[in-house]
Amino acid sequence: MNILIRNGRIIDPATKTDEISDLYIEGGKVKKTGKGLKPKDKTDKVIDASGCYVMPGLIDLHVHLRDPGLTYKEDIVSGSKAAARGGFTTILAMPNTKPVIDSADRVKYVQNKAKELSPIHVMQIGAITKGQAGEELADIEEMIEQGVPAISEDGKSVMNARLYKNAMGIAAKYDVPVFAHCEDRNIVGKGCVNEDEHSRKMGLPGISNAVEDIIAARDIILAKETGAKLHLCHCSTKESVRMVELAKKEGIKVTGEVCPHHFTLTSDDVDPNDANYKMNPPLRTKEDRDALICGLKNDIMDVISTDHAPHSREEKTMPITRAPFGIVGLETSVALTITELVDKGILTPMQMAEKMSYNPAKIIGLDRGSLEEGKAADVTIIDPDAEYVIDSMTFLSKGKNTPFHGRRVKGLVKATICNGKIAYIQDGMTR
Ligand SMILES: NC(=O)N[C@@H](CC(=O)O)C(=O)O
Ligand SMILES: [Zn+2]
Ligand SMILES: [Zn+2]
Repeated sequence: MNILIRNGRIIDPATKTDEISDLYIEGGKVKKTGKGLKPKDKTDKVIDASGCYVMPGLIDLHVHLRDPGLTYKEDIVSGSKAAARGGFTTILAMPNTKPVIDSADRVKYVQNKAKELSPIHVMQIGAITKGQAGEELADIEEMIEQGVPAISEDGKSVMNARLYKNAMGIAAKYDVPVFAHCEDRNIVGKGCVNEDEHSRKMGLPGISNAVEDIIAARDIILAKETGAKLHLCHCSTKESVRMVELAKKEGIKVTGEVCPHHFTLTSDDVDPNDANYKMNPPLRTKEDRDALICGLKNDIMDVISTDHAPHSREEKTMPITRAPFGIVGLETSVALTITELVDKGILTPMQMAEKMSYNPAKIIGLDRGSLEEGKAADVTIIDPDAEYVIDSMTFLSKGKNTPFHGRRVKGLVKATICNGKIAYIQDGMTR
């Protein structure tokens, strides 16, 4: 099946294209872009993309699919369908599953299941230590051979710097990036929200910026010593942004990631009776949020990822002190990015495509994130002007844990095309 996308605003960071044009997909590849293209065959699907962005398929570097072992929260099928609805054609799954993905066989399990059942590309990240216990290294080389795009201990930091440095050495040797969750276990305590005047007033244990900043600094120093590519996950503090800026100036191979909840909300918004405001790292102060936004605008921060972290209703209706950290993000990320950043003139649509597709592809050395002729046809069509209210009950994800339920937003994914096949489409979009 071939697809003609008509009259869309084609935004392609690879060629610096931003113009109204048509795009023809044939044999799973971008065959041609240009004005006035005609369908070649009666069986061609035609999508009218008038008023829509046509971007390279979005890539989410940070997703929790909970498969294997925690499939009451999410699984590869529900998670990949939610991702397709959110505009993503490639997602990277974190290894903090049950058991932890710390061997080639476990990587293979996800790869095979995804290949069979997912409408989009799913890439599995390998853990850094066995069982994420922080005591001995996982079979990193074997997992790299099996095709992991990155290694990560996400959910925690490898507190033993010697072990971590060894892992970085291996990562550097194979040119595979290390995705860092920065959290000093020794000072985080029982913290569940940002440490500030609100946490004190609410009597809730706080998480200070130092919890993140200390490990971010350590990791940057180790990246410098080992030559490893370091990607800082879910940056939430102003100091993290500053450190990424300084490290880049020094020529250290570091990239920074920001999640929509951290550029949308602050600790002012936290409802202490709703654990959907609890995630790791926590919602920080306005000063921190403004620094993240500024970092995205100035291209210090390279990536917008979701840190999609589904949990069950039972888990998230527990008191905020006991509920698990994390919120879902796959089906709200495009809308929050457009509403909070593009619509307010902070990011251009081109920067949005860079941070949600082109840069993520570059970081993992993936030949995607571009709409150039001849490339694999991973394409996302977004109506930036569609206004609606987020309803978590419509999510395809098993996780409904979001603080954005009921929020009015702009920006709706109309279609997601992966390898030239429709992975998701809104009703009434084709003829
Ligand atoms: N972000 C979260 O709050 N939770 C994540 C773990 C993580 O990303 O650190 C999870 O796995 O639930
Ligand atoms: Zn994390
Ligand atoms: Zn995570």
